[in-house]
Amino acid sequence: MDCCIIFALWYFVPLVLLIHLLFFIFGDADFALLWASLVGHKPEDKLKGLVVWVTGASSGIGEELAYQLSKCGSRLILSARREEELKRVKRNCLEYSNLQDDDILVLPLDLLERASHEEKTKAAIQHFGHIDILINNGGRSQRSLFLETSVDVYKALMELNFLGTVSITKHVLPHMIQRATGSIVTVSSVAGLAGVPLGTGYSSSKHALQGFFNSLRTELTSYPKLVISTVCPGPVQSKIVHNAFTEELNKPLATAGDQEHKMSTSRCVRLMLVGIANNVKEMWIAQQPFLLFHYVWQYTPTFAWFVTNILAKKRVQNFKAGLDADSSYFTKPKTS
Ligand SMILES: NC(=O)c1ccc[n+]([C@@H]2O[C@H](COP(=O)([O-])OP(=O)(O)OC[C@H]3O[C@@H](n4cnc5c(N)ncnc54)[C@H](O)[C@@H]3O)[C@@H](O)[C@H]2O)c1
Repeated sequence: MDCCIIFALWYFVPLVLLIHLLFFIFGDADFALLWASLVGHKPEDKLKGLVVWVTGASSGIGEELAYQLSKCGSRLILSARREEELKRVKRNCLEYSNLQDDDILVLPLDLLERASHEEKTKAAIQHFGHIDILINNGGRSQRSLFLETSVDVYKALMELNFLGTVSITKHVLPHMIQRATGSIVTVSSVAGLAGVPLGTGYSSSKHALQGFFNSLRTELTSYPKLVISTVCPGPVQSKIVHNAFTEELNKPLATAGDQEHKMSTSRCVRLMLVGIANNVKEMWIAQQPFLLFHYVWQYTPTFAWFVTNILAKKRVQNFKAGLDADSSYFTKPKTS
């Protein structure tokens, strides 16, 4: 017996610590999500045949969600503002999966037009009979310093990222409550966990989403099969920087910069689907140093300011040099 305890102490405990350390240093997701990706349910097994509504499905993460979900055999409702883009995504889904035309509903929707959300929800339910998973993905980012930014931009960010999402959720949730089952997954951001320079309004809207969904989850404890999840990605390849708000409402960003250094969209979405298949409540998905930084932020917020200042200074420097703000944090910015 004593031998077993000594064996456990000498070999098992250090091994567990080593695994944690490796996850910590090399992982691109939080412990729960990485663990689920190693030993949990496979999205292909859990999501097959489910009806999934994806907002913001015309580009970036939403578009990739459509492709990977269709390969898993999920039936899809694709929403964003541009119908033609959604039709293109649908064609690609049909080409690369076994889904039939009727398995994918193109449902154009503007998150800002809240008066239309009830009718859109009814249309989705009418087509498939029910909705299993809502993925609140549509949204826009921001690249501008607070002192230079109009308050209208803050209003627009809250209207789109926060109220647009709350509104769709408000219409879908009663349907899921009636069935006592379903998942509402919301794409927040690491900017919803910690502060981020050049994104005071964006970060506020994502913090608002975190607060909203963490609170909503506590109101739904009598529905154990109703899952509320938030996803917090770090920088991921997409059109997010091209589409970001700047100092003024309709002013486009001068240069979006190279996005190559960011996490691939496919890796981010794969991890999201693993999280959804395993009911992970909060998913952190980011390359280093972002992931480590957010652990530090959660465990020792005061110490985190030391790291925050280094990253923040670099982000503003990159922005002022005309680069994408998230260009390398460890080299000098080059403008030429
Ligand atoms: N890419 C990243 O680095 C990153 C990091 C963290 C979080 N996110 C979040 O991921 C989500 C998807 O962003 P992305 O990176 O794929 O960017 P993206 O710009 O490529 O896609 C955004 C999607 O939202 C849609 N959208 C924008 N305004 C809309 C409106 N008024 N009504 C309906 N749809 C609208 C766009 O049409 C598009 O389909 C966003 O919520 C974003 O905040 C992205």
